[in-house]
Amino acid sequence: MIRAYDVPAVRAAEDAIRATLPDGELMQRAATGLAQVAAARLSEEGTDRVVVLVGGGDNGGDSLYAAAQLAADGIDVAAVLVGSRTHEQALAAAREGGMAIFEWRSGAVPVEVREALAGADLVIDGILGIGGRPGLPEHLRDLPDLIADDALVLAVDLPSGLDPAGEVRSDAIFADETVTFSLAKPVHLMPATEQAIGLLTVLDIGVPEPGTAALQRFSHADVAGAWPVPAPGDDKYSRGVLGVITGGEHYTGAALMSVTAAVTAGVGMVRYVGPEAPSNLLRQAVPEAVFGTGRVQAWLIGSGMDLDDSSQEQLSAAREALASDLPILLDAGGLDLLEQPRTAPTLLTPHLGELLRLAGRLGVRGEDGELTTDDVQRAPTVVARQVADLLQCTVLVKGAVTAVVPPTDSGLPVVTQADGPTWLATAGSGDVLGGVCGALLAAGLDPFMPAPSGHWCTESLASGPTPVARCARWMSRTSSAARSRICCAYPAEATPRSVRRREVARCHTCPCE
Ligand SMILES: NC(=O)C1=CN([C@@H]2O[C@H](COP(=O)(O)OP(=O)(O)OC[C@H]3O[C@@H](n4cnc5c(N)ncnc54)[C@H](OP(=O)(O)O)[C@@H]3O)[C@@H](O)[C@H]2O)[C@@H](O)CC1
Ligand SMILES: Nc1ncnc2c1ncn2[C@@H]1O[C@H](COP(=O)(O)OP(=O)(O)O)[C@@H](O)[C@H]1O
Repeated sequence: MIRAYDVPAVRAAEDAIRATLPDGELMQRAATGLAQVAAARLSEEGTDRVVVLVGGGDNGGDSLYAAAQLAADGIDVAAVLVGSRTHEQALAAAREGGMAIFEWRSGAVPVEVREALAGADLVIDGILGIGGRPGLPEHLRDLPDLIADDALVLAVDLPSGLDPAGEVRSDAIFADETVTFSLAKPVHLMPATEQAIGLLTVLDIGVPEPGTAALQRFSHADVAGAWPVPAPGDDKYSRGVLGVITGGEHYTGAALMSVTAAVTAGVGMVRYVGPEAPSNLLRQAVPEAVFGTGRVQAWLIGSGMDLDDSSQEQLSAAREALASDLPILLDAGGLDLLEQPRTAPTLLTPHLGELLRLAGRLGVRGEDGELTTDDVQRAPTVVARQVADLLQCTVLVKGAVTAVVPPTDSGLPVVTQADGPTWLATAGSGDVLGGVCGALLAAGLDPFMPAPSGHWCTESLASGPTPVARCARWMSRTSSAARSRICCAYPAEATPRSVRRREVARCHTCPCE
């Protein structure tokens, strides 16, 4: 399990350990680790011109001390002071190191800074850390364009401009690598910010983990450990029966994909409720499925369902399910059926468009009044949290980084997963996700577990331009040991450079290394 801690918890943990150490020791540890990573990257790339961007807080202090260490090792370093103030002792150390020091504290970029940035092989971003507010300081708005395309950007703690809480998307520097200290923070793993992180390197400077994590990410070992495995005494009913109300005369494929995924994910049995066309196809493709309502342990409702076009049988079965005390997963059209909180576990799986529709219907407001696409894209987890609170359910927001957001009063952390390649951006992969999560709900997994587990499996398995449904089928034939290795087996040669770096980032923190 990867855990991230919010800023107050990080500060409290740092304060507690700092009180036991000599003055400045923690910053020295951070700076030394940072300098070591920078030196390693320089030698890997065979380059040596470094520009260090130095902000006014401790993040700038870390960077300036690291710059002094690099200069002492004979590396060509220039420091650019961009904050309204500068860490005094670190500045003295930098001056002693004899490096070029430029000031760009406000206004237009000085010529010498522009030239230094254009010629840098490595840029260390030490402008803002966990004390930063979202967005770059006014005079640095154009800074990202001044950094050479082929320079390696190493962010200190977090890329400057990002929201440390990871809730809101903002103008920021995009890093190739982020070096953080002892504890991961939400910014490193949240949908609004993870894209700018690059490879995440966690340097241990001796700050112990606080008790409560704000965010978690499941590894393959967590998923393998939680996955329900049939025991000798099990039968199809004890393994869990999933009622599936998906697809329709028009979207027959959604029915096929959700049922196929549930069956191949290991559900005890599927009862499918739907009209003739998808039922006939299912009879051919999934002979083990049974048809019509009956006793089930959980329901999957809505993938490929258009409420205006749904059969009466589907609608009344869905309404009866909603009124029951059984766990339910609502996807796509099914999201429109939920009017009020249920007492039983309820998992919603909207993509961003569906989240906008759902939250708008519930009266969630945007930054300037009515909720817009921009609000949802800018702060997906903030919107999802409001929906989760209003409907007392868990909201899984789909995307390149998927977030599972529980209601606030549950006290549970947010879970985010980013286990799949971008090939998953294809019609039908959400239907497969619904089927896999539905199977886990029916198996009686803790209501919060199916979302990240199902997501992990669906995304990890669809590691190429293969039809996703086939991937789900493949999963059932793959032993759990082999499944565990899949997360590192992405087709790197088919993936763009920036994405490849992100794949490395995932494996970096993955226990299979
Ligand atoms: N604590 C520890 O023991 C350790 C901490 N460590 C390091 O310290 C970092 C945290 O340091 P920090 O608290 O000084 O915050 P940091 O982000 O450097 O500066 C924030 C300052 O910038 C300003 N400002 C903010 N947003 C702005 C904006 N958008 N645009 C313009 N200005 C903005 C704001 O000033 P204000 O405007 O509020 O006056 C604020 O004062 C942490 O990330 C890690 O790298 C390590 O050494 C290990 C030990
Ligand atoms: N760029 C992306 N990178 C990785 N995964 C993605 C990306 N875009 C979408 N996905 C994943 O693909 C699935 C798409 O679901 P959805 O949009 O509901 O598709 P559909 O409704 O066609 O089944 C989700 O699991 C989502 O997390």
